[in-house]
Amino acid sequence: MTQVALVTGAAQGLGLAIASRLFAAGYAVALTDLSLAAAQAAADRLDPSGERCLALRLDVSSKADFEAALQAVLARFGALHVAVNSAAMTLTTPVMQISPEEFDRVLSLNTRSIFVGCQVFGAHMAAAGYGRIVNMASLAGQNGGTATGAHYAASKGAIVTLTKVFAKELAASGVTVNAIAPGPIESPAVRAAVPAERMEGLLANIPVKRLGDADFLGDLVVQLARPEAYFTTGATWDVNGGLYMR
Ligand SMILES: NC(=O)c1ccc[n+]([C@@H]2O[C@H](COP(=O)([O-])OP(=O)(O)OC[C@H]3O[C@@H](n4cnc5c(N)ncnc54)[C@H](O)[C@@H]3O)[C@@H](O)[C@H]2O)c1
Ligand SMILES: CC(C)C1=CC=C(C(=O)O)[C@@H](O)[C@H]1O
Repeated sequence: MTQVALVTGAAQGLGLAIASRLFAAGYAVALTDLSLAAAQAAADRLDPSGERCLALRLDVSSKADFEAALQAVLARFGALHVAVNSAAMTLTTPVMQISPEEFDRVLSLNTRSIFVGCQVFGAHMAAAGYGRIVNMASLAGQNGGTATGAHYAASKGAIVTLTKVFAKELAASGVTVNAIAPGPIESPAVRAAVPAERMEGLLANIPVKRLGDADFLGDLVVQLARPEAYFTTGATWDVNGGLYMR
């Protein structure tokens, strides 16, 4: 049976790279994003035949959208084995200038969405007796962030904790839950956040002196999604060029 994966925030950036590597590994993939048109364009590029890709609108701030997306995937592909919670917003407001409203907005989008995604997909996978969930955290959640805002860093730190909680809850049901904590990855978001004149300074600060590779993150997801990966759960996988060594 074809393995089936769903990725949130899959229209661009790391979510798209992850969806692409899952597709290359043979998965049927639901590419979901806030904009159906953007998700559809990405799905069309990946799989012009439309046989193994499905584009869906999934606003991760809506539990109803998660539930509807799950049902759409089951209707189309008959199963859901892998869910990747990648969508997030990255804000860089200095900590003393963040309003309570902006703080709530970032926590709600970045963290509550992971909580809801793990609940909705986790419940289905637990009932099916098998599943793999991967949550996108960040180096910022481990070291407090530098270029990114305090709300972003806090939202990503909470994802590491939520990943452990859901991993414990779902372990006996055959469902693993892991997180990936990237440092700066070659991506549109980093290029937008770091002007060319500041890139040299960023690279000088990274021990390996390079940005990370989004396709590698996709390949890491493919590995964590394998049935043989049953013994890693509740873990946070660091991919940060040595920026955070524990
Ligand atoms: N790029 C990096 O270097 C880096 C580093 C560490 C962690 N991350 C994490 O990786 C993930 C992807 O980052 P990226 O750099 O590709 O970001 P990005 O901004 O390029 O892509 C984010 C995607 O999420 C979508 N999205 C935004 N709000 C949404 C919503 N409410 N519902 C559904 N989709 C929504 C966007 O439309 C977009 O397609 C994020 O969780 C980010 O925090 C990225
Ligand atoms: C601002 C840029 C260098 C950057 C750093 C760290 C990230 C993270 O999530 O840890 C990125 O999202 C990214 O934009």
